[in-house]
Amino acid sequence: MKRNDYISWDEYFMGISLLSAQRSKDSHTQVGACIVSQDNKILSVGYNGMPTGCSDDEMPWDRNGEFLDTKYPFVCHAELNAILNHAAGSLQNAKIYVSLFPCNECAKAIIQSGIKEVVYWEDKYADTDGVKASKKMFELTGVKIRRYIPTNREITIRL
Ligand SMILES: O=c1[nH]c(=O)n([C@H]2C[C@H](O)[C@@H](COP(=O)(O)O)O2)cc1CO
Ligand SMILES: [Zn+2]
Repeated sequence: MKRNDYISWDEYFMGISLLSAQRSKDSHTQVGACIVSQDNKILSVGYNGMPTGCSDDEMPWDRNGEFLDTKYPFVCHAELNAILNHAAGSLQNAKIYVSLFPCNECAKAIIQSGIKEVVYWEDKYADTDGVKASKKMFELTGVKIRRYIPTNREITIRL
């Protein structure tokens, strides 16, 4: 008999996005992204982190202070990492599952790479101009945005 308590596609891909976020060294905000083809094949994953070669131990992780003493000019966002990690092939018509609504810089990369749907978990920076700009660009370009509706399913993975 067919098992029927299997996880849905949305739970699967958002779960992978949340698991990827656990790799982040950012103590304030961990972000994960999972890019999926139209027919539900995983194309790429990413999380927010310092550029390759910039040591996590030497780069700043602060949120406040002189700009160059904070993480902001350096950290590579989860969505951009996922897009850039997809070394070969096209992301045309793909979907991206993200744990945080994309900023305007990531929105541009999402649009330019051909991704057509954004499924997000959290939108904690909805009031910022960056996120407002993202929403404007997504609307103008017809990129669908959809909030993931939590199912409250709990999955324990003992590692
Ligand atoms: O879309 C995003 N994707 C993403 O990876 N990030 C990362 C950059 C930073 O490491 C962190 C945001 O830091 P904070 O919440 O402390 O300002 O999340 C932030 C956003 C939205 O701002
Ligand atoms: Zn971003």
